Amino acid sequence: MDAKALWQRYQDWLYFHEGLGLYLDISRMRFDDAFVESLQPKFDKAFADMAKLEKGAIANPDENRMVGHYWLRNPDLAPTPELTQEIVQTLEQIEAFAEKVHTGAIHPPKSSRFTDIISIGIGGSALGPQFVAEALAPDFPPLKIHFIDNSDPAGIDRVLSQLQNHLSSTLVLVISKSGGTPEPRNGMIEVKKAYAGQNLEFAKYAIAITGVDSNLDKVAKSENWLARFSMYDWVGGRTSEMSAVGLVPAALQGIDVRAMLDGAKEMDDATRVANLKNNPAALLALAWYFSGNGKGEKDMVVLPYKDSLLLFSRYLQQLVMESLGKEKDLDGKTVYQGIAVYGNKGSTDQHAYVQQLREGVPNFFATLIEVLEDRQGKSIEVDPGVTAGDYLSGFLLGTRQALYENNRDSITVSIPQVNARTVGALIALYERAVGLYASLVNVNAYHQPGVEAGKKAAAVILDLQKRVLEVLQKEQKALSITEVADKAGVADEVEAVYKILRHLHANNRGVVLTGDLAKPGSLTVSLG
Ligand SMILES: O=P(O)(O)OC[C@H]1O[C@](O)(CO)[C@@H](O)[C@@H]1O
Repeated sequence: MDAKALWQRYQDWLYFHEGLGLYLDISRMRFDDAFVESLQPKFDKAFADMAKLEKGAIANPDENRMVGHYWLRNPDLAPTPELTQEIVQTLEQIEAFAEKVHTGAIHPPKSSRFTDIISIGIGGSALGPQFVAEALAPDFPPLKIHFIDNSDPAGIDRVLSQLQNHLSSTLVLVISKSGGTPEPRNGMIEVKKAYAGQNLEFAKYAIAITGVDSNLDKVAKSENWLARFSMYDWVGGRTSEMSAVGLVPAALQGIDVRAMLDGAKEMDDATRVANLKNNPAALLALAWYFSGNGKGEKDMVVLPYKDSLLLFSRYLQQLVMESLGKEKDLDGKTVYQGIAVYGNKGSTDQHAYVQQLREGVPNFFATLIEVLEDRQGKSIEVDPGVTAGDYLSGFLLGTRQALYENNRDSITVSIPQVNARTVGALIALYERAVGLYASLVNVNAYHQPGVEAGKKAAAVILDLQKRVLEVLQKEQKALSITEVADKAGVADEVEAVYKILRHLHANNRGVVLTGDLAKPGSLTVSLG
């Protein structure tokens, strides 16, 4: 396509949201009009599905749940007045709580102010809060947030050691919708122990954000924790940033949560429009479908050219991959759906993997996120008439063009600044695009059966560990790995038994492996 035709295509497909100042450009995705027409019936269905979902239909049939994250930013849309009231009240409670913490009306037992937060959670109970903190927290927030988002002992130690002199003024948020996920549970137990180690009464520092009557909720209630905020069963983990999960940590950090909700609401209004060309989420879904042939054949590489949006790709990874990555479609047919997402930030990645994007295997489409405002305040010139921000902008435009010239497609999303409204809008834009795309490819975007399988498999390994240790205790002599597996009644699991023993050995857990470590089959194991 020549330059003139491309300029025309750019203008034909450019979406602009006036209120948000947000642009979406899908002109560098090479679909044609016939393709768009062919998808129209699928889009008609997707718009109708979405309208039903917003009205409270059971859109997650497996879990028999409504899907209501849209109501969080427009409570009047909730299907009952009780739900509307609950959403409004929770937001007011969150703001009132944050205000009391900021003024010191709520303070730790031994000092006048809380200074820090440890946020314990994983998946949707961490990724949104982490993305938003990185994007929006002020440079000197009223409370500085630290995350424990794994069951990694060294990671937990790192956070606790950084905070060891401030633990007495550190709030602990334990965030888990189910209230039974092992990683946050482990993190909570370790953090609780650290508080006890400094003679601090954990309950006076702890806040639970969880489903009503979950295990975590029961513990928080019985121990009389400082506060409890409820998660609704109609909000999925990966779409929970605008529920208490995201709003409590954001409000505590001094982030304008109302503006974030407003931005999301405004985007929700725009993406409710049942007209492909006037709906930015539908345009995104169209572009994804085109690129991957409706089968996720191409990966989504997300490149925000702004440091503060670094974690957007990680956030999107869960939102997109956990929602769309499904073996079966809604009719039970095996489809192996999904879109792989990765990314980091520009221009940094131009000195890492963009070489492959430009010249290597063409198995992706790029999403470039542009922020029009370079910084607040004036920039100095790094060359005559040129600022660092001009360079960043040049790198984005150059990469877009270089990719296109080599038949690599890209989408560009442009926002005027990174602020609470635009971040809320970006989250809402992608939530809706995922919902619409799921409908196009006929998968349930709101369950995660694959993750459950992984959780169960991990529980089996821990059970195996118990049985292996029982064998060693009973036998009280050196055994080969095969003998341990046989005696534990798990001959088929000999490799897992070996790996469990190797881990226990490496951590001085009373298990000694003797022999040639390069030949696991020759090792003997005993209790040391
Ligand atoms: O908030 P919870 O219940 O601890 O779950 C954490 C995450 O685990 C998952 O269920 C599976 O990864 C996610 O959907 C969820 O965000």
